[in-house]
Amino acid sequence: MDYAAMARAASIPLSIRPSASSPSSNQTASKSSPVVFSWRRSSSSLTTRAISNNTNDNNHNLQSLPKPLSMSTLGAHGNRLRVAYQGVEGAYSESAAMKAYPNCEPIPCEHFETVFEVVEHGLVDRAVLPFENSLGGSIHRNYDLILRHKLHIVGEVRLSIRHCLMANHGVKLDDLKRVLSHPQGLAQCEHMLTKLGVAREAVDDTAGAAQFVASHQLQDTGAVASSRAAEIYDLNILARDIQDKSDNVTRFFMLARDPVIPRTDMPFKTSIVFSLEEGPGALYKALAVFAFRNINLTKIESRPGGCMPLRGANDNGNGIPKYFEYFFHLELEASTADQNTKNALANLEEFATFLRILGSYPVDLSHA
Ligand SMILES: O=C(O)C(=O)C[C@]1(C(=O)O)C=C[C@@H](O)C=C1
Repeated sequence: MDYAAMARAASIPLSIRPSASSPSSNQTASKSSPVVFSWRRSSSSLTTRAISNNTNDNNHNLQSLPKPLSMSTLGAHGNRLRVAYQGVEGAYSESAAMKAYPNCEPIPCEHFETVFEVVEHGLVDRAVLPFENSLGGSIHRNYDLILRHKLHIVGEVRLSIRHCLMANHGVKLDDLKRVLSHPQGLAQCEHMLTKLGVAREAVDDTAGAAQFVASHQLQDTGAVASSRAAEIYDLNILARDIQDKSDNVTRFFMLARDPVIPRTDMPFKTSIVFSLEEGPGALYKALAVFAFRNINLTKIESRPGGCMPLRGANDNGNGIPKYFEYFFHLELEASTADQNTKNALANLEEFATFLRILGSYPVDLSHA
């Protein structure tokens, strides 16, 4: 039974709820020990319950080794590649999934975390998740989640985001008292929404906002979403291209259980995350390992580590707890197949308190 297809046919986003017999969210499904998912319909969404099926397989060790991904759009099962995204049909993330894997079967999921989990558990093949927008900035939640999961970045895809303001048929611009959208959608249309003087309400995704307005036949509430969402949920578009700048691009990462084999014959990027001992010039020294080797950095993002379990010590030597330790996310215009990059990373590893390579992947050279 294809459970993901069932969920899609029922137009219900996936959600994973922990149950007594489910493995921890960190457990990765090995190919020789498949994870079988059973489905229960909860009040509003399907629920997965993972049951580990310990069939003995002689190839256990070989099969559980990371396998390089091909660029094929066929999954391991020979069917269309199943690609998880957050939101409901008509979300920009669904379009990004289709752009990244043109013949894939997009699988809607309720939350960002669910997207990570369904790939980790082997229920779907890939994930496509937003990480930054040219107007709204970084999607911090996903920078934090990627560190808590074992997936690899295997590609990037940039998507042009053109927002529409929509409402039920017969509702006019002047009737609107409230507008619903994803927080990024609201942030990207700040000017227009301020001019309208409407209350803004954040929901899980732009298409979900459109679906809600339509299904409740709201007469004083609009949604900021894509023209495709207006079409799907039969809403009337009151204004097009309402984002603050016409050039509005969101960058998504494609994630998988196994990494791609890095290459040097095409443009590659590498995403890493590290943390450092505190001290004058610590970050300067870390960035210098790349500068001295002429490696261009395309992005830096720092995220608080909370109670980082790094070498046990969580105080600064005088008994005062350290609440602000940081993870630095860096993107390098380089491939890990390149000796120069390997040297830089080896150099950083000498003094970083933590270092993880999130992925080395081909640069998206297409038009957004
Ligand atoms: O809500 C959606 O439609 C999404 O796909 C999410 C998301 C985001 O998280 O940034 C994706 C692209 C746009 O920037 C707005 C929202």
